[in-house]
Amino acid sequence: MKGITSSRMKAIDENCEHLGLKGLQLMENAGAAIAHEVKERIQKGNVLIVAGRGNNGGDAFVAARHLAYDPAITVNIALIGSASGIRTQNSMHNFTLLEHCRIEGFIEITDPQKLKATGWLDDADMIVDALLGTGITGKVRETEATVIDLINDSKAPVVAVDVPSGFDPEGGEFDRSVRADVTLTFHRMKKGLASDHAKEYTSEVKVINIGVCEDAEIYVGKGDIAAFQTRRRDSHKGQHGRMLIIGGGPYSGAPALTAMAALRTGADIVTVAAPANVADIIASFSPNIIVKALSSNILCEKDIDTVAKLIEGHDVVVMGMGLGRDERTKDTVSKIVPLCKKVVVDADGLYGIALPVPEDIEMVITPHAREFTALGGNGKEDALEFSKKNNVTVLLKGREDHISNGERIAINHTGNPGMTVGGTGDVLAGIAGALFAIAPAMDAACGAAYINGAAGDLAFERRGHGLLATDIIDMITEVMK
Ligand SMILES: NC(=O)C1=CN([C@@H]2O[C@H](COP(=O)(O)OP(=O)(O)OC[C@H]3O[C@@H](n4cnc5c(N)ncnc54)[C@H](O)[C@@H]3O)[C@@H](O)[C@H]2O)[C@H](O)CC1
Ligand SMILES: [K+]
Repeated sequence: MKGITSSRMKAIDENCEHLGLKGLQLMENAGAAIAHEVKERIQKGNVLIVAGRGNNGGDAFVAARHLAYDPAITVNIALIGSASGIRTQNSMHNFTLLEHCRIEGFIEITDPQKLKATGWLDDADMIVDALLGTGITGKVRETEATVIDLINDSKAPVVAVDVPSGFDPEGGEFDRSVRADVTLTFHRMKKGLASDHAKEYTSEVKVINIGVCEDAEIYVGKGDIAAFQTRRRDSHKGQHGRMLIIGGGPYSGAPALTAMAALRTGADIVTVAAPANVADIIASFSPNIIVKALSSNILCEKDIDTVAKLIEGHDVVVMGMGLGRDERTKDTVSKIVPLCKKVVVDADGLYGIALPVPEDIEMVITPHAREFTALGGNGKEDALEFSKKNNVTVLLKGREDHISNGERIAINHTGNPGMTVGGTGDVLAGIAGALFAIAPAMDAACGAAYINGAAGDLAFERRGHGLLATDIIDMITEVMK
């Protein structure tokens, strides 16, 4: 079973919040499931809860409340650091409730030896490991590291909350982890827990339904762009994406719209490679765009070496807008695709690609219904199958956009009829390229559909059916705030 990433889980959580399903409700279900598992394994005895200061700990505070109510169970709680350092509202809420419960003992672990001195690790009939879950970043810091060793040295069976503490939920390198007897992971299998080296730490993994509503997963929401909204302070030039746009020829406006949309979405560098006859026109639209003139008045074979060199210096290629459908151009597009690592293909470019896409290329295509049919697609219901068969992420534009990478389908319902005006597809492709430079194809396609539509909705509020593609570009930063 393929697992999901922590950022995907975070997006689902945020989408739940926007739908009115509170994190506290999900935490209550998570904690109740932990308590149920403990009671299944030991009908009576001492339970030691080892909690961190994030929501992983919060889940365990809920479990403590449920378990403490059972006269056959004695609950001791060891919190890393101090209660005042509890990081999240939901966790603090559930911690505070413990004052009204029959909790046998509580210590704040500033020094791990204090935990050892309590004797709780030796007397425990069950340990609940709630130090770290999907919020872990980097190497396990001290205190947590020693506490993980103490848990592993104990004889007591261990229930891991969501992820064994210290284990990388993404499946990457980690320096130490709790060895659990069972791992209760919430809502969906996590990517890292599905890897074969996980078994040694997770033992049996149970995927626990915590009541997430389906729309939080199917519909693209604000949660799906959260990852794009925060920028690290220590960012440096180019870190947020270098994009090469290959467009223009019969048309000049389209690649310029794509370029401006990409810059507004946060791309650091945007270069447009355009046929000589429109290069200066495109450059005249904005000093923010770097323009490289190609050889003729349409994209053709002679341009391939120049384009190949440009591709080297960029993270993502966005190709198609304004190219026209001359046979020589279509042939050149098909020869450029194999030179790309990450490529978004839109509009006229779609008539030059060969499917399926080679395994070593990550491609996003952004067809509307007619273009999708021309590619062999069979309506929005076919998006999942089509993506899987052709190794491509499809953003199928429509009244509702259907997005799929062959593993899942997402539906975006931002946007409005005012967006049928020319150029909105060029804007969408620019947003998709900017996100694709820094995120996986599916996250980029979903985020782009949402941002483009939401920016279009803001533009509609101001301009009604008179909205222009440039109005949408002007609203992108508003949506991403
Ligand atoms: N829908 C769901 O899946 C739900 C999941 N829940 C639980 O929430 C956690 C994720 O919570 P979060 O607050 O994001 O992070 P954590 O509690 O996992 O960890 C943050 C905590 O740990 C400290 N920390 C981070 N990295 C390190 C490190 N390398 N060394 C030491 N300490 C570290 C950080 O400072 C914080 O204090 C998820 O796993 C689920 O258990 C929800 O409760 C229910 C819905
Ligand atoms: K844990």
